[in-house]
Amino acid sequence: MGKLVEGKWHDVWYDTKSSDGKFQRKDAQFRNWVSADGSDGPNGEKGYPAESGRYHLYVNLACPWAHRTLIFRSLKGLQDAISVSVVHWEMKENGWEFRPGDLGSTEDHLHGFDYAYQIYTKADPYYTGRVTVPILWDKKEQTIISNESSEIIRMFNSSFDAFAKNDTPDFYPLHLREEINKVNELVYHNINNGVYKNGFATTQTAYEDAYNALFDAMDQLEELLNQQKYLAGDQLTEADWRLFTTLLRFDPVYHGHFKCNKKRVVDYPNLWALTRELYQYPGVAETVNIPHIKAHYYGSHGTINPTGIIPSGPELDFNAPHNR
Ligand SMILES: N[C@@H](CCC(=O)N[C@@H](CS)C(=O)NCC(=O)O)C(=O)O
Repeated sequence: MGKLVEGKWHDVWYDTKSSDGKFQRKDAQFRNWVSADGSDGPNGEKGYPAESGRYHLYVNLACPWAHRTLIFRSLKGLQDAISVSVVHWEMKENGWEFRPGDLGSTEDHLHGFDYAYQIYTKADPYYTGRVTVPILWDKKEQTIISNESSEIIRMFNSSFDAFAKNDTPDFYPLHLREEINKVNELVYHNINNGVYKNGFATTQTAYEDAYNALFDAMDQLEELLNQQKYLAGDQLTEADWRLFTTLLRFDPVYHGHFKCNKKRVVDYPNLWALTRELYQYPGVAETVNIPHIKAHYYGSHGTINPTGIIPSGPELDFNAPHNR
C-alpha cells in the first residue's frame, strides 16, 4: 500500500492520525468523460468519443469499485469493445502489481508494466495521490480518462450503445435520477465506503460510529425493500448495482475482516434475496471471483490480519432461488 508523490512511489499506509482515527477516502483525480459523440461530460468534464477498441479498463477482482465497472461492461455486452487487464490480488509495498496467472490476474496487456503506479506516471509524470483501480485508459491519447468508478459506469451505461451487444435497460433513467442519487448518497457513505470506515478505523470511537451508521443504513434498506422491489422504485437501476458489489463481499470479508459483525447479509431476507437476484442476472456471475476477493483482503492488510490466514468459510449459495 502506498502512493505517488510528484511521480515517485512511497510505501505508506492510510493516514488516520490527522482525522481522529477515521478513514477518509480521497476523491479520484482523473475525471474526464467518454461520450457517444465526444462531447463534454455532464459536469463539463473533457469529452472523448466512444470508439470500439480504443479504451482499456484496469481492474482488480476484489475491489468493489472496480467490480461495478466490470459488471456494466458485461451487462451491456461491451467485452469486445473495451479490453481489460486484472492486477494481482495481493497489494503490499508496491501497491497493485501485475503478476499474471494467479486467481484471474493478468499481465498489463498494453504496456507490460510491473506496477499499476507506472500507468499513473505514464499519464502524468508528476502525479501525486493514491494509485487506485479501476482505471479507464485511452490507447489513442495514451492517458487516463477516469479513475472514478461511479462515472465510468455511467459512461458504460449510455456512451457505448453503438457497440453494445446486449439490449440492456437504461440503469440511470432520467425519471429516477433524483431517487437514485438520493439512495446512492446513503449507500456510498454508510455502506460502500462505510465498511472501509469500519475496517480501517484506528480508534474505538471512529469504528463504533462507522459500525452504527453502517447497520442503520442496512436496516433502512431492508425495510425499504419491504415497500418496493428495488432501491429506487420498481425498476432495477445503477443504485442496486452499486449496493450489490458491497453485499456480495459482506459475509465473506467485511463481516469478519472489517469487524462489521452485528449481522450478516444472510440475516436480512430482502438484501440477501436481492444479492442472489443480481448475482444470477445474465453476465454477472462471470465477473465474480470469491477466492480472489478473499485472498486480496485477508492477504493484503498486514495491519489488520498479520498472519494473512484466509478463512475457509462461509459457505454461501448465490445460486439459490431468490423468489423475487
Ligand atoms: N473513488 C474510487 C475509489 C477506488 C479505490 O479506492 N480502489 C481501491 C481498491 S478497492 C484501491 O485501488 N485502493 C488503493 C489505495 O487506496 O492505495 C472509485 O470509486 O473508483
